[in-house]
Amino acid sequence: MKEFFKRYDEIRDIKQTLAKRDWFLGTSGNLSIKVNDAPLNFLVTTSGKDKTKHTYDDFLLLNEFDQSIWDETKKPSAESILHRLIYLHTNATCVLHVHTIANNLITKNFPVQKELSFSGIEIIKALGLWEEDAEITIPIIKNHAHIPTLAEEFLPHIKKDHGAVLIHNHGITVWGTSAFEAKKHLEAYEFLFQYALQGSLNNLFIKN
Ligand SMILES: CSC[C@@H](O)[C@@H](O)C(=O)COP(=O)(O)O
Ligand SMILES: [Zn+2]
Repeated sequence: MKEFFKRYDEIRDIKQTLAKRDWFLGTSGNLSIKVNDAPLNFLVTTSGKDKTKHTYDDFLLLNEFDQSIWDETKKPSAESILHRLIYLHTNATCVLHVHTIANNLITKNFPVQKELSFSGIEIIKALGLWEEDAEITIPIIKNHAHIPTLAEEFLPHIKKDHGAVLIHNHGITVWGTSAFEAKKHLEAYEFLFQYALQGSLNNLFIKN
């Protein structure tokens, strides 16, 4: 039981921190944390809620079939299936999904560009790559409105215990082996997107 409350506090803290950054505009985004391995149980945000508000209904406990264990009257996040797939195929313990202007704009050249690569930027070390010439690549997938189809396209990109997938004109989903790692990776990716976008603006408007 203590483990459950520890996880609950961790994910609630992340929700609060990201809400302060305006990373959940228009009820967008969803968060989850694993509380048990076998059988799989994870806490995930309730669908469609204002994530800047903090209430007792913010999270639901789901089993390995995406069914709510305690409260069947509330709907879990529409994207719970993605969270569940990540837990079933990796040792990740936390999944974070946010919509930001940066993570939407950075996908604008999809479908021509199906992945993004970054190198030579110090923040890449926050993603666990410490070599000087390290390159990080993030896949971009189509934003299917039909979530099982989205999940089908998402699944091949669930390869490691930590990772990230950009959904075209929608947002990013990041996972990691702890809540701390998942949040750190999400922040590093958002840094890279802002760096690239602001850099391209500078190239347009600043003449040397
Ligand atoms: C209003 S944002 C669009 C949603 O369909 C979805 O992409 C999202 O991030 C939030 O959905 P939710 O069901 O609240 O987890
Ligand atoms: Zn979304």
